[in-house]
Amino acid sequence: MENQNILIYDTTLRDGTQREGLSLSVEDKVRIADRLDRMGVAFIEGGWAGANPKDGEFFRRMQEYRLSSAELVVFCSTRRAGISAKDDPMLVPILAAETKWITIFGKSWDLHVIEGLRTTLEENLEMIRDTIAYLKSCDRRLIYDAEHWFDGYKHNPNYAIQTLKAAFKAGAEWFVLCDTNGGTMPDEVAQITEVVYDSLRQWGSNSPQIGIHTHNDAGLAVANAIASVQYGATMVQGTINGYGERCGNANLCTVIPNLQLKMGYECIAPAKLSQLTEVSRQVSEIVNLAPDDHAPFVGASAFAHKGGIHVSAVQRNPLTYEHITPESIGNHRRIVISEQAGLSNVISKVETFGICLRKEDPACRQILQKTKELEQIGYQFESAEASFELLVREALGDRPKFFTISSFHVYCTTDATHIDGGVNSQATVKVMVKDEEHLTAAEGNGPVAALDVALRKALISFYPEIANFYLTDYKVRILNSDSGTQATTRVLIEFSNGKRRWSTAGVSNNIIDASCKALGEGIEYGLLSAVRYTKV
Ligand SMILES: CC(=O)SCCNC(=O)CCNC(=O)[C@H](O)C(C)(C)COP(=O)(O)OP(=O)(O)OC[C@H]1O[C@@H](n2cnc3c(N)ncnc32)[C@H](O)[C@@H]1OP(=O)(O)O
Ligand SMILES: CC(=O)C(=O)O
Repeated sequence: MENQNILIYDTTLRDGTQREGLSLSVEDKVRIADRLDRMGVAFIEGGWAGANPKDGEFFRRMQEYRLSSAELVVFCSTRRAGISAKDDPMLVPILAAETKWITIFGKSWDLHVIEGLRTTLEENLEMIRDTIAYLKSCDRRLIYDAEHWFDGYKHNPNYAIQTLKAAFKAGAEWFVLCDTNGGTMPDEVAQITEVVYDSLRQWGSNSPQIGIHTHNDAGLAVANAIASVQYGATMVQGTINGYGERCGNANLCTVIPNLQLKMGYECIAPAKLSQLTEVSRQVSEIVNLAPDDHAPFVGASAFAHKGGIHVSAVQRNPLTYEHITPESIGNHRRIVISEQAGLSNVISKVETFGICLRKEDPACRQILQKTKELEQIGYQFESAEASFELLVREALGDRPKFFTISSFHVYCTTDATHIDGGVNSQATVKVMVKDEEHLTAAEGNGPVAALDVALRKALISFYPEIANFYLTDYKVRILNSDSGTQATTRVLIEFSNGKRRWSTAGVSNNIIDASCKALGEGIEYGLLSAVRYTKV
């Protein structure tokens, strides 16, 4: 297959922010633009200057902040009906953004012209022509986004083609076919892209510059972007993690590796492709949305092997259950431990703890059996890897006894003078540390908080490092809800020491007992890793 460059046009900062629940500060936008530039996308659409103060401010900030290789683009509609482009105040901030490139979207679908714009078909053609010609006369380069291109073409192909021709004649350089409503099928995208390619050739373009902008309302945004590329598009518009209006835009974290690794196109420099997973996660961090663990290519589970049969085969040859090497896009293989595991899972997983086991070792089978027994009563080790490591070390006789919780009591009291509306908790904990028994008591605004404080109080003088461990997540799952308040409960707790995170699980038919088990193991695991890292 011949190598061909596909230009990536990122619209995370514009269409991405049209996703419900996603909002970026100017600082966030600058950080994302900088990261995308370093990964090597060709265009970064920064927003619609003038539509809101933030986008105007972003373009002002970017005038002092030169990108290394990406072209920053400002986005806007065609001028309003009945006013010339040079007199339309909407275009003033667009020019003030001082970008070399401007993307103008115009109407391709007659229905939108008549019902949306409430103007005539001829005036819409004039709006496209006039806007592009005016901005070009101001020394700008133009990308034309043909909004509702595919729907427009299907309803009235003759008129849709006239809108594109108006943009072509006025001097636009790129013609971006938008599946704005996201309902077009890949075969239609392919066939209509081919029609556009032929039309542009007929109008005198030697190498038509077609872009594709797809939405995911039918779950086909990526497939449609790829279909268009196969029939002539050389620019793909999309967003990191597929953020965008309604169901989102074409996910560039899926489009790029498919085009580059499967189809032989070059979208970003091959040496930078391994930044993709990091970019996906950094952007999700900046936009403050949990990353999708099951996202193709870049998700944390994209190369996680759980079934024993899979793990056994992947150990022999990763090609058996992996479509690409995870490292090529900066991801990595993970082995998940659960009741679906076989001995191969155990061997692979304990390797990550620095432990070498063979299938023949009796401890290996013992660990597998114990895992399955505990999962049967409600544990789930795939989300509690620290508890699994403690189980492994127990089986190998290598689990240091930092402390033992001998007993605890938790009380909930109502106290009208208390700041949180009167409900307060107190806990007492009896702990054995270095052959001595210690009894401590503490208060908290909930029973788990009180227990946590009491436990730390008992341990802090022996292990001062626990002051750096803190809870980052606490999840409760009722496992047999038909048993009502007698139900078995699984508690998962995530801890952090600011450098790394670890998770533990506790299961019991008493939620406080389950929490105490998970808390105790979390502190124990933190101490174990502190010892290990100090040794290193
Ligand atoms: C497919 C897309 O994603 S396009 C991008 C969509 N993104 C956004 O809308 C986010 C930014 N938008 C905004 O901040 C505001 O909508 C603004 C500032 C652009 C306009 O705000 P308002 O002037 O209050 O208009 P409002 O949002 O109510 O209506 C849209 C107007 O744009 C007009 N319009 C829509 N598309 C076009 C077009 N391609 N060319 C010219 N005018 C258009 C509509 O006819 C309507 O005009 P009217 O107010 O004269 O009836
Ligand atoms: C331009 C654009 O965002 C769309 O048509 O979806």
